Amino acid sequence: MSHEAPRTPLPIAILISGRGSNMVAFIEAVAAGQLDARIALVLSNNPDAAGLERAREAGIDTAVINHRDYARREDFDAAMVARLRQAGAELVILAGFMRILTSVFITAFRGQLLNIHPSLLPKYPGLNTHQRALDAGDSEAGVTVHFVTEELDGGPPVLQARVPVQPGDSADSLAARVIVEEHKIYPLAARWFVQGRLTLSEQGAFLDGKRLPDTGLTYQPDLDRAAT
Ligand SMILES: Nc1nc2c(c(=O)[nH]1)N[C@@H](CN(C=O)c1ccc(C(=O)N[C@@H](CCC(=O)O)C(=O)O)cc1)CN2
Ligand SMILES: NCC(=O)N[C@@H]1O[C@H](COP(=O)([O-])[O-])[C@@H](O)[C@H]1O
Repeated sequence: MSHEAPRTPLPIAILISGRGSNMVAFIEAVAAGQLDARIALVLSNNPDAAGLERAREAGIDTAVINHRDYARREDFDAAMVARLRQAGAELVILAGFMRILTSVFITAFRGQLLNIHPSLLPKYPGLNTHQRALDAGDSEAGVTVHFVTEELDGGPPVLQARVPVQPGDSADSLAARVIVEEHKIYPLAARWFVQGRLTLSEQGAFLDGKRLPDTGLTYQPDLDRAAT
């Protein structure tokens, strides 16, 4: 008879600013038993974020902290940190969260803070990434999951997925292809963190004690089995 104590799912918080499809991918991964976590809170800076209603429909606690209510970014960040501490979040997932965070937030959650960015970093940090890739004539685009640091979209990459740019692509058609890959790689990277296998140090991002490549691992369908 096993006397192992039942594992307590890691409490995580998801920050959104919009529709929340990556948040839904996390809800589905938890429900499918693919992510041993509990979504303790969905937090948005945007009271009109469509993802808030999707979270509520799933029975998940939600909160809105509107950045427009704060004169200073640091005060906005401190309010979010306090709410996340109240929720007991041990991993913070930025999922289409559209505010640049200050060191107030980064310091509070360093090494426990991931983001998904719709480009093959280090290419195209910032906004409007797919149009920039198209304007540059790139043959492929993609998405990166990375640890979050003070440097905007400059934190150590964990995992990337690549998609081909097709003739006639618009930013919207490219985004529609990339988002499918986002929903695969973000819960997978979070799974590695929840398993205690993914860590951040001053030397970079590590998986199973091995330093990840500067652009992270490249997603392949069998990657999870290969990496486990
Ligand atoms: N310190 C950091 N903060 C954030 C990071 C990060 O890596 N370090 N990642 C971003 C997510 N992101 C891209 O992946 C991103 C989000 C927002 C912006 C931005 O320019 N925001 C503007 C407002 C834009 C708007 O409201 O539409 C701003 O904050 O003034 C750039 C990149 C999350 N934060
Ligand atoms: N700079 C951050 C950024 O642009 N993130 C991007 O916002 C979208 C959010 O979609 P979602 O709300 O459906 O998850 C995603 O494509 C994500 O990569």
